[in-house]
Amino acid sequence: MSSNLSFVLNKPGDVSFEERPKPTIKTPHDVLVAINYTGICGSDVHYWVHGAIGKFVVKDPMVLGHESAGTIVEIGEAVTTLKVGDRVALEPGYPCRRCQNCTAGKYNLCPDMVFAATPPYDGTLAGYWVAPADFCFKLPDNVSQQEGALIEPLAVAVHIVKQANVKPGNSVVVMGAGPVGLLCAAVAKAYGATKIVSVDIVQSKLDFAKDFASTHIYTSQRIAPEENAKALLELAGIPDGADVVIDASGAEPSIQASIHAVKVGGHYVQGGMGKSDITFPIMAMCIKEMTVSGSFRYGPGDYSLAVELVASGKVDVKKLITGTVEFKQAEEAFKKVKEGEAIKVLIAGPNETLLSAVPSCGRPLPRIGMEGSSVHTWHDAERVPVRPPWAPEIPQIKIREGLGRACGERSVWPSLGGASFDAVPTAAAHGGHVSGHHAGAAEALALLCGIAPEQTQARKSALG
Ligand SMILES: NC(=O)c1ccc[n+]([C@@H]2O[C@H](COP(=O)([O-])OP(=O)(O)OC[C@H]3O[C@@H](n4cnc5c(N)ncnc54)[C@H](O)[C@@H]3O)[C@@H](O)[C@H]2O)c1
Ligand SMILES: OC[C@H](O)C(O)[C@@H](O)CO
Repeated sequence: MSSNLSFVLNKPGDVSFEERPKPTIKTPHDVLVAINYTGICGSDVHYWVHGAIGKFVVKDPMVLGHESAGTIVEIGEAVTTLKVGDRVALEPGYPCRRCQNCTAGKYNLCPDMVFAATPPYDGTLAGYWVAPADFCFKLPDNVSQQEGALIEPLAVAVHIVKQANVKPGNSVVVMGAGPVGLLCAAVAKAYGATKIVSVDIVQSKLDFAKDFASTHIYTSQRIAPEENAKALLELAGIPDGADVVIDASGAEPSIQASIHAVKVGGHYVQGGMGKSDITFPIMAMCIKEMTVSGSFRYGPGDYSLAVELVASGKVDVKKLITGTVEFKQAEEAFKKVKEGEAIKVLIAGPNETLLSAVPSCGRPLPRIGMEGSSVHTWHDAERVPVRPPWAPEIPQIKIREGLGRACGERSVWPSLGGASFDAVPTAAAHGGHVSGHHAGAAEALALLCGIAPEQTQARKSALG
């Protein structure tokens, strides 16, 4: 039986798990999605700790979460673009589509926006979610559901970088190396920026940024903002200023340094959200005739571009995933994020079972089968066309050249397990089966379990 267990914020610091009624499709254009993975965003943590962000106050119990990917389990009768079994990233805010902002192509600024986990609206940390089909973005075969959950913050970064009008060869300074800042750096790189400077006050975040997308890192000092700006520009070899500066910290000193770091005629984008009112260096802004833009969530084309950036390998969002926890560990995961111990933590489920839980899940283990370049989950004797919601997912694995004769270099998606293909022998050890459904498939699977080519045949039969 599938569950609509939901992670509910009752009041600041007080959360509970609640079995809520399974939602139903409301219009012929809606789809019902089984939630597979949800990332924890700073705003979820903020609601959990403070119960409010600006004018949005949690007055009634609210389901948290808005960074989700899932599997379509039902479609409305007018839906033609998606089918049951499609894996999708969920855009979590639904505008009215009729107001001036919506019709002007700025639906993210719709005053009647219904946004997940922004009070009074429930979020996606539940078993199921109903969404308009055009706000569900199909994940290509080489993009996992875990990566799918990162499409939301990536879309935030895409929107910010579009606002900044980044061009090939530009220098870009990004203040803040949290998930949004890191993703802004990666998107700026994809847009052709050649110098990308990440700035933060936490050295470990900067070390990560340097390995991720940034060409330079600068640790902000407790000195005047002009001095920080000068030092970071000198470090990056752009003493006249950066073409683009993005704030993804929301911190007042960082915003002030940002304005001093923009070159004459350059562009500044405010992505970070902190105090509503701060002291802002208007003189520097005037005399450099810079363009200053705000950026809020994401709009037309941002989600599709985010999916494309991941699918094409231009932004490797997997690197940001610190770990994945079971649904029942959601509160512990929130604590980890609050304490700054993680970049991005994903919550599985609640209809998702991680590898560690497989032996005790009480259900028969699925078989894994491969056809063509895709992998399907089989359950008992019946082929299930999609991974059932309770079967966990494995990240993408490339079959090395020559391993899977029929599969060649193509990517495959194993459908059982947790973090790696270790799931295959684990499944076998617990009575699961692995079988190839065309030449090369079983060999490829066996070899991916770490079995030498000459032992493949024997091991293949041992696996069933
Ligand atoms: N505009 C939008 O639509 C939108 C959407 C999502 C998030 N946000 C905002 O973007 C910001 C970043 O989000 P996140 O999830 O990465 O948050 P985060 O808290 O993980 O990252 C913020 C980073 O800024 C750093 N920082 C703090 N003070 C600094 C300073 N003085 N100089 C340089 N760096 C400093 C922190 O150490 C941290 O690494 C937040 O303010 C968030 O509210 C905006
Ligand atoms: O990424 C989107 C942001 O986190 C949301 O706008 C948040 O502020 C919701 O309340």
